[in-house]
Amino acid sequence: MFTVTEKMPSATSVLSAYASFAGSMMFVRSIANEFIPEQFRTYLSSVFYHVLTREPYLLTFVIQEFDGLTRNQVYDASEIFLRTKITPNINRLRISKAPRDKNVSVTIEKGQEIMDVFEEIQLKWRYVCSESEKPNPNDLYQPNNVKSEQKSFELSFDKRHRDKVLESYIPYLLRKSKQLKEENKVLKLHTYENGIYYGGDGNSGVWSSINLEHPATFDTLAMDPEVKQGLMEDLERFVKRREFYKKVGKAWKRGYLLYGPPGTGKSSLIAAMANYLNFDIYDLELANLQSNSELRNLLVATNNRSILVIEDIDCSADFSDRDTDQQADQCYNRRQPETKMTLSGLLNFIDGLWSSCGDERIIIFTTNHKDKLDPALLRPGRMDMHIHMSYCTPKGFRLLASNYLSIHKEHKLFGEIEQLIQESQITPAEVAEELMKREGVEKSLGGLVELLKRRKIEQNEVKGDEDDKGTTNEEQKREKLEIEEVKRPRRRNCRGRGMRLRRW
Ligand SMILES: Nc1ncnc2c1ncn2[C@@H]1O[C@H](COP(=O)(O)OP(=O)(O)OP(=O)(O)O)[C@@H](O)[C@H]1O
Ligand SMILES: [Mg+2]
Repeated sequence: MFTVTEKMPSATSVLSAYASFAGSMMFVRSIANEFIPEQFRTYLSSVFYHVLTREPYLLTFVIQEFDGLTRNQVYDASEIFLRTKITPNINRLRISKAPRDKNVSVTIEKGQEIMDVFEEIQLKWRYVCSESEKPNPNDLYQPNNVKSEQKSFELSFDKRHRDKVLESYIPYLLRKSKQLKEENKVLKLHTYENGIYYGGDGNSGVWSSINLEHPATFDTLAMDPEVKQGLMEDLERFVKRREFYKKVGKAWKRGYLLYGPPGTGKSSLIAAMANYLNFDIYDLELANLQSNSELRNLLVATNNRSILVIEDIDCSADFSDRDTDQQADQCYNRRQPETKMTLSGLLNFIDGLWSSCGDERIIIFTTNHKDKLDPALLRPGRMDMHIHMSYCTPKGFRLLASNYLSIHKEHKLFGEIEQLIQESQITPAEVAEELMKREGVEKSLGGLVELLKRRKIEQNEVKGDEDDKGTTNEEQKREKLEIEEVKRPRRRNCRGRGMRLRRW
């Protein structure tokens, strides 16, 4: 007989067994490192890891709609991105269209899955919607007793690709969705109406917006071809220069001053620039503002990739003749006693912190009288390009004739019209109006010839009067001619919001 007694191994024997196992493992590992390629090693280790831990190979990223109280940008980007990955094998889709959207948007329904491949990595997306007992703190309109929905995307893939998915696929998805968003963007015209406030403290003015559906493009604009080409190149250079602005330590903004008589296409050019760049417009009427702080609140509430427009800068606020801020205050206060907005306030925001808070800002001032502007507004860095919008030229007329009457080559009246256009000053707006007045090419061009002849006589008469009076001041003469010719009242301080919107 013999008995078997089970003995616990001593601590020393366990340690020595472990040491010999660890030694053998190190030996195996060094052999493996030498003879097995790295990719295959990673694969083997993941298999062993899976066998040992019984965990699936898959790693899942959960991308929730909200990150605390703010929206999760990766969620929004994923939603846009996945619209392009919908295949016919998906059975349930959601379709929707907001009033301002261009197209109907199609997205996957809850529980549906989408497959994607990125650099040979297989990725599976799943849209998950779960009901929560707790009300959603982000949904301010939801009554407390209603269950809320928590939406998220789940992105699953082989664990080995974790770094690649994080460092390459997600950034690619963010870039791609930004690009898709740009392509489908509906341009907005943001305006500000005095007295509309949200927040109740009287200090948090916000913009109201409508769709900007202005059809003006660089192709439809009659302006000096070289200036047009130069401006388009300038805009293209500007939007490509993110790194450059960063390198030289300048805020990524550009200022343009458009000047010229009424009806020469300044507002149309702004719309053409917005359409060209796909930028929203913020139309700021300085006369509606009460103070610098109101101006600051408005500017802070503007988005990147936008154009801030201040039209008729010479008459929006009477600080053109100011030497000091104090004078500007006095000048402005004469008209509106409560107003405390100053030119330096405006310039500070444009030069200072506001413009460096955002990216790709364009600021446009327009005026009918460049000579009346404060030189501070014109110095380089504020208004980088000064663009003169002038009276109609023969080339401008050809473009308008092509746009309005579809005459792309020659017409027997072109010679006479071009001669008259050179001899008299007529705005593109007037030519355009004349070409629209009548039915048919002959009548329209005939009407234009008559108008140009009348204009020439009127202008000669005005000139004769001036010569008789012995006026020597060339500037005064030019001003008078402009007023007589255009026969449009100056808009100094006379515009309401309705008028402004109609102009767009
Ligand atoms: N250069 C142009 N090319 C094509 N159309 C033009 C041009 N200038 C004016 N027009 C036509 O005349 C209309 C009025 O022009 P626009 O409002 O752009 O002029 P403006 O220079 O802004 O005038 P204002 O100084 O009075 O604001 C435009 O809607 C457009 O149809
Ligand atoms: Mg205008």
